[in-house]
Amino acid sequence: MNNKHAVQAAFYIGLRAIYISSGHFSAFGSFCQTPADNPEPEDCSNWRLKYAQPSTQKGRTDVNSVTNWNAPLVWEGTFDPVVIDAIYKKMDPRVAVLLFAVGKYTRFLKAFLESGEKHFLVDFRVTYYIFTDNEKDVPKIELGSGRKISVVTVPSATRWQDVVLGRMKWASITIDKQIRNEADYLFMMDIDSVFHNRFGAESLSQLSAVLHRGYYKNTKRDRFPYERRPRSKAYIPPGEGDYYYTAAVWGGYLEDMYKLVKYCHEQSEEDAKNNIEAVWQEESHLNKYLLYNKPTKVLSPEYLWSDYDHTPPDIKVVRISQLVKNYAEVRPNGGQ
Ligand SMILES: CC(=O)N[C@H]1[C@@H](OP(=O)(O)OP(=O)(O)OC[C@H]2O[C@@H](n3ccc(=O)[nH]c3=O)[C@H](O)[C@@H]2O)O[C@H](CO)[C@H](O)[C@@H]1O
Ligand SMILES: [Mn+2]
Repeated sequence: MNNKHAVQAAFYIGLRAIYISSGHFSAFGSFCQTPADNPEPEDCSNWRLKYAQPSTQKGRTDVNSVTNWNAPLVWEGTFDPVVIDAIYKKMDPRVAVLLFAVGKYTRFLKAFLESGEKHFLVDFRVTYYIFTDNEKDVPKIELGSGRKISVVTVPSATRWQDVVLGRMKWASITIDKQIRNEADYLFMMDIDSVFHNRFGAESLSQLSAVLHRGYYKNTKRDRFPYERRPRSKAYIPPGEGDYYYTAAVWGGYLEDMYKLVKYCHEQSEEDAKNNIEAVWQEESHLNKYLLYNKPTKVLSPEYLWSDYDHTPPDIKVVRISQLVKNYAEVRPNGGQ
């Protein structure tokens, strides 16, 4: 190694040390190390300068990046996007995204899918399962290679509550019938949203849940909008709770998601028998499950923000945002 190379190597190792000591991804030696990958040290530093995002190099101290059960809490600046995609890409997982577009909600499909193609698990194998009562309104979208749309017909509904809860029923049935043989990971997502930035492999785990943007910062657990009536299966007593999770984006291994989706369906059926509906429908059951079965990864509200709200300084990147919509106009029975 000549002097120039020695200086460059030292520079590179210094960069890595700063990066690692700032509490980020710590698989030292996992990339840019083997002679086969990068015979010359200067290739490594160039590689980092070319692909690393500024915020991943600076690190973050303003947010918690681990839960108190030691699961990652994912924020921009707490992972290296290139490294994490490369790790998951080796497994080349098949990812199913289950979307419901019943009644007037088919209007949201185009923007969701087009933006998903730009930002959602780009270069991974993704199938969008679109559950709809109106197949002819499913738009034709140009998809990347390895990506598909599969349409599933479901009945129309007269109450929006029946659509949101019905998602649990139709998802369970369709996983049994079809999806189990076609996917390794599964996401459930609301359709009334648009991707704005990368949503990559850092979101994948056995069970990943997203912090609801409304309650992640200053809300004490007793103020979370959990179901508080003991008659409901979704009941969570005061004094309990970690976070309040949104039901608009959640995902994980196919079988873990199947279990959870089925649980939400069965619990809501029990409630219906007892003439009660949980305050936030399947979201309430989801929160109950996740309190006693902790998610293996928690995603920050970057993974579902909302056009209704300004972004505070800790939200450096909005990955998906919920659209502003006229609830009364778009829902079959109106109202919030
Ligand atoms: C951001 C957030 O926390 N979202 C949750 C919140 O929803 P939202 O107020 O965002 O509910 P929403 O109107 O988006 O309904 C949820 C989803 O159900 C589907 N849909 C709904 C009605 C309909 O007529 N047709 C149709 O297809 C569609 O995919 C929609 O995105 O509360 C709901 C239950 O109350 C769900 O827990 C949502 O996940
Ligand atoms: Mn929604």
